[in-house]
Amino acid sequence: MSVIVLAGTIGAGKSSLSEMIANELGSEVFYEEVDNNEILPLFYADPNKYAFLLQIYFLNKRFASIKQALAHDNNVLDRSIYEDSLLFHLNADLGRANDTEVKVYDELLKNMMEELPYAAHKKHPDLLVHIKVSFETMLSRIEKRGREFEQLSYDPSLYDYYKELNKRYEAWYQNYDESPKMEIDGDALNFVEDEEAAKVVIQMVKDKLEEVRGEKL
Ligand SMILES: Nc1ncnc2c1ncn2[C@@H]1O[C@H](COP(=O)(O)OP(=O)(O)O)[C@@H](O)[C@H]1O
Ligand SMILES: Nc1nc2c(ncn2[C@H]2C[C@H](O)[C@@H](COP(=O)(O)O)O2)c(=O)[nH]1
Repeated sequence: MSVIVLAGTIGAGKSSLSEMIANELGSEVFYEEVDNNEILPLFYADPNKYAFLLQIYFLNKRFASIKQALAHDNNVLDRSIYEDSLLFHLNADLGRANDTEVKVYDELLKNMMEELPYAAHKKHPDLLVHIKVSFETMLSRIEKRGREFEQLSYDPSLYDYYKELNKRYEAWYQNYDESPKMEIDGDALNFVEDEEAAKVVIQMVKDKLEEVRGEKL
């Protein structure tokens, strides 16, 4: 079974583009657990206390989503498991997880990666689509979406957190080599509000999928 994963910083447009791709391919999106996530607001209120727990929560949910997504062709995951480590290590570097928590998490992730359902027949998704946005765009999209606990007005120190996260995504994408990948310019292509831009982006994704699969969709 084949699966497409979206990647990108907070507010990059992953959920929006996931939905568009799934609509086009007649498949289903497996969203990140956000609205029913009881740990996420706790994390934003007290990151030092909840960074590790949140990470375990996301890892568990993401693993379940991957298994479900693999039930049918062309399903879409709205964040990859490969980004979990990036987010956790940023938090650890900010002193929100201790060395033991980092060690336990890294070992658990490694173990779980070995058990990923992808591994049964191939070890990676068909395609990873990274949406790259500038820091300014990231901030404006987070504001536009309006989740209270993600706003700078809720916690001004989020400014530095978001800035560093956006910066680390650059290197993360360059080094990512688990599957075929492609990048969408989320600053230039307003695929949410501009129908023409949406068509362009969908075509880019379809072309890349055809290239990596060696067959017409
Ligand atoms: N390319 C885009 N152009 C304009 N608005 C966008 C674009 N991508 C996302 N948005 C808007 O930004 C906000 C965050 O998008 P979302 O898809 O939830 O991002 P993510 O899932 O990456 O966190 C939403 O309000 C969405 O409508
Ligand atoms: N500390 C972590 N936070 C995470 C992780 N995965 C998601 N998140 C947060 C970031 C956003 O506030 C929210 C949803 O993310 P979107 O990018 O979809 O808006 O959840 C993680 O692994 N660690």
